[in-house]
Amino acid sequence: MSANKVNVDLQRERAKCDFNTEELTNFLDWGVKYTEKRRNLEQKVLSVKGLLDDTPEEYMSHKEKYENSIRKSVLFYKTLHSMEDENMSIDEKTRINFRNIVTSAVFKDNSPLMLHNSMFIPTIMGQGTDEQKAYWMKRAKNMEIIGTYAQTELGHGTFIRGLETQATYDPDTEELVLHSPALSSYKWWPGGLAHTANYCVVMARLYIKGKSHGIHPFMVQIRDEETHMPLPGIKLGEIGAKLGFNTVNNGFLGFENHRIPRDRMLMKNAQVLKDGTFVAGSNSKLTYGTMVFVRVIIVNSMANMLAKAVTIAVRYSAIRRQSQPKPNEPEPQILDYVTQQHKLFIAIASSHAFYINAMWLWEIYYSVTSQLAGGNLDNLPELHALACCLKPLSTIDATTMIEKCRLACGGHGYMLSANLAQTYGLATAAYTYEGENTVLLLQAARSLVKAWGGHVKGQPLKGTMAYLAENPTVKVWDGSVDGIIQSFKVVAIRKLSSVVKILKEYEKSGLSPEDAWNKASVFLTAVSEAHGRAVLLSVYKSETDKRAAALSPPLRKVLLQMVDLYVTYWALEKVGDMLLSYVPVVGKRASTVRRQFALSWALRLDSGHVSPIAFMSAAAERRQYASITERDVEELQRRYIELLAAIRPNAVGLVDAFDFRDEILNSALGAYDGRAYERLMEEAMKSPLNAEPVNQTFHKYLKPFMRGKL
Ligand SMILES: CCC/C=C/C(=O)SCCNC(=O)CCNC(=O)[C@H](O)C(C)(C)COP(=O)([O-])OP(=O)([O-])OC[C@H]1O[C@@H](n2cnc3c(N)ncnc32)[C@H](O)[C@@H]1OP(=O)([O-])[O-]
Ligand SMILES: Cc1cc2nc3c(=O)[nH]c(=O)nc-3n(C[C@H](O)[C@H](O)[C@H](O)COP(=O)(O)OP(=O)(O)OC[C@H]3O[C@@H](n4cnc5c(N)ncnc54)[C@H](O)[C@@H]3O)c2cc1C
Repeated sequence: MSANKVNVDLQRERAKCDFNTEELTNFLDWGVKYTEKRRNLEQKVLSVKGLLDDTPEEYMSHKEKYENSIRKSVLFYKTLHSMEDENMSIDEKTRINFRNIVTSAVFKDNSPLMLHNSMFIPTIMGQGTDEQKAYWMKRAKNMEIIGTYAQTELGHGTFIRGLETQATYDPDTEELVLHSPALSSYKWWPGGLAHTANYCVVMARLYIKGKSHGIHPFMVQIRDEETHMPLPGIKLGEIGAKLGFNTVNNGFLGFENHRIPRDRMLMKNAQVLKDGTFVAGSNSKLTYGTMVFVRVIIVNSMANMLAKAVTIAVRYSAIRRQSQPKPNEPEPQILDYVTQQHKLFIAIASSHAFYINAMWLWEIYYSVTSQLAGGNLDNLPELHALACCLKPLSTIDATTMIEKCRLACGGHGYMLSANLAQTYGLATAAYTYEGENTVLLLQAARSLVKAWGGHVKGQPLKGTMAYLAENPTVKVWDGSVDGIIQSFKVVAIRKLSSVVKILKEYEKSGLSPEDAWNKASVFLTAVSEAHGRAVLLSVYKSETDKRAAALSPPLRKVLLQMVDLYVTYWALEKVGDMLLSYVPVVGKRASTVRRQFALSWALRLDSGHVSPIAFMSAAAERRQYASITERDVEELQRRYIELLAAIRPNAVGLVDAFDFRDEILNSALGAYDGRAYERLMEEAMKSPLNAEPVNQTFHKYLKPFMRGKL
């Protein structure tokens, strides 16, 4: 890109940046080697003719969008396959793919083949015997067959044990009979299921001799390999238009006594022998393995989506000028408004935090799956609990912040050509899929409450839950990054011990454990959030510290500023929790004080109005009991504003370092050269309505209407 074509404001921003953006790119990619591999892959894919749309997807009909995305998917996957290195380990491949979002250049939405790679293949790998893997992987990897993962039904998504699709073993023919007994048992949602896949892994309830043996995965051919017609006994279709994912070809599937051979059950964990004997696996939850894998990957995917959105919003904010706060001076760049910095810089920091947490979580995942392969299941519950915390928190934050990025671009952010609305559509889907967020937070709470129960009985706490055994007594608030992270841990301990108490009280009052759980569930999700926040913050800080030592001083400084910003932002967001966490909870009097104190703060912060009595009494007691004061909060606020100011000169450099090519951003507002207005106009001219000066509806309707003849 020649420098003179770049918007002058962006040129100035880039000149101001005081660290090496390439060094940050390498840091985010986990090494120069991975930056090179990623760029190489992008270059190869983007040089394929016909992969990028001339007509924007939004002007196509539903059917055209699908057909176009299939055409592109074929070109896309052919290119990817030509680059595959068979000798690479899964770990290596995943690392390379962590920051590879070249698909965004090809599909503003997503590919109908995405489930083939993201869930079909991982399920064969995780649930198949060696023999099954050898057979199916060869076909799946070469894409001789195209598959998807069919679990959710019309009636049940969350409650897997409630799935109704039946797989009944017939020992006479050594076949399994798949059947959908009711409309609610129809599979509903799987990507690519409607018209794309010819095979799928179906999660169904196994019956042998009238007895249910739980939910298991079955490899089912759904379409003829030659004609692509649905096989007899198989009803297939598309579920219709959605908020996003409109090119993903999500489908429905029903069975009418459809027979498959016995060996189509994926039998790594549990087996059905020829005579109908059922052999259970070591843990029935191993069947849920693909979901754990995808939840882990989602954290990284949220980092990418957020990085994409904030790159668009920061570049646009650097070229957009609006208002005139000082007479006779030029209109400022909107990026100079501190409120704008407040909207955007946290998105950069959050993206860093998610990349770092995602890689950390991936390493745990990789290590636990190796242990599982050796029959050691000890660390599976911890991995499950972690994924159930970090998947929801990363999707909640990314969704909120992507929407903020869109709003930060004013009216132009609302244009589809900005590509922020579609990015939001993709991110918010992850709030629901792969385990609805509330449901996952409650799963994590289940693990936390269980761990607490063990701890109270003297059992040691392991891994990321080990800190729960620490004594949460008041420490003096020092406002340091480590001090704040520590207080987040104290918050989690307090919330956990409190909810356990509440659960006991509810049960004592006569509620069943299930009803007590439901009644306490708002607090339970708050416990998981508190634990998840403590993990996100401390991993972000400790991993950055660890890796920053090898970096140049300017980059190290910027990265630590981002950590500081992230920690300070969350301390302010959760200031009520911070106050609560620093008041001792011993004795009746103290808990009264704690309530008054929290109340007085809540009143001050939420409405600006303070009940004088509550506040005075709390203030008097505060000296005695609390370590965080009004002044500490003001300090935090000032520090936060100073951090925004310190980060401001590097803002464009920080988003440039995400290293997204223009094709990948796919946005009129976010391109490297900052020619947003020209691009908005170019994109507007692609509207089919602009192809003719007068639309036929004028003569047909408007004119007669205006002349009173209609
Ligand atoms: C690209 C987009 C594609 C999208 C695709 C999709 O969405 S695909 C569709 C995606 N769909 C979804 O994601 C559906 C979301 N729903 C679910 O995942 C499950 O139904 C559930 C986890 C909510 C409950 O399951 P349940 O009622 O069977 O279980 P329970 O609550 O009775 O707990 C029993 C014990 O099991 C433990 N345990 C549970 N899971 C795991 C695990 N994975 N690993 C290890 N352990 C696990 C749990 O901790 C507990 O342990 P404890 O305390 O006894 O020691
Ligand atoms: C874009 C997209 C793609 C998808 N792709 C696939 C796919 O490829 N394959 C596939 O099999 N599935 C897929 N799904 C389905 C997805 O996994 C489910 O929608 C998801 O697991 C949520 O389940 P549900 O729809 O049954 O929600 P529900 O469980 O009905 O949730 C509705 C509400 O009830 C609440 N709720 C439910 N249970 C509880 C509880 N125990 N405690 C408290 N609150 C509760 C939830 O919090 C939520 O607020 C996809 C979904 C989407 C949106």
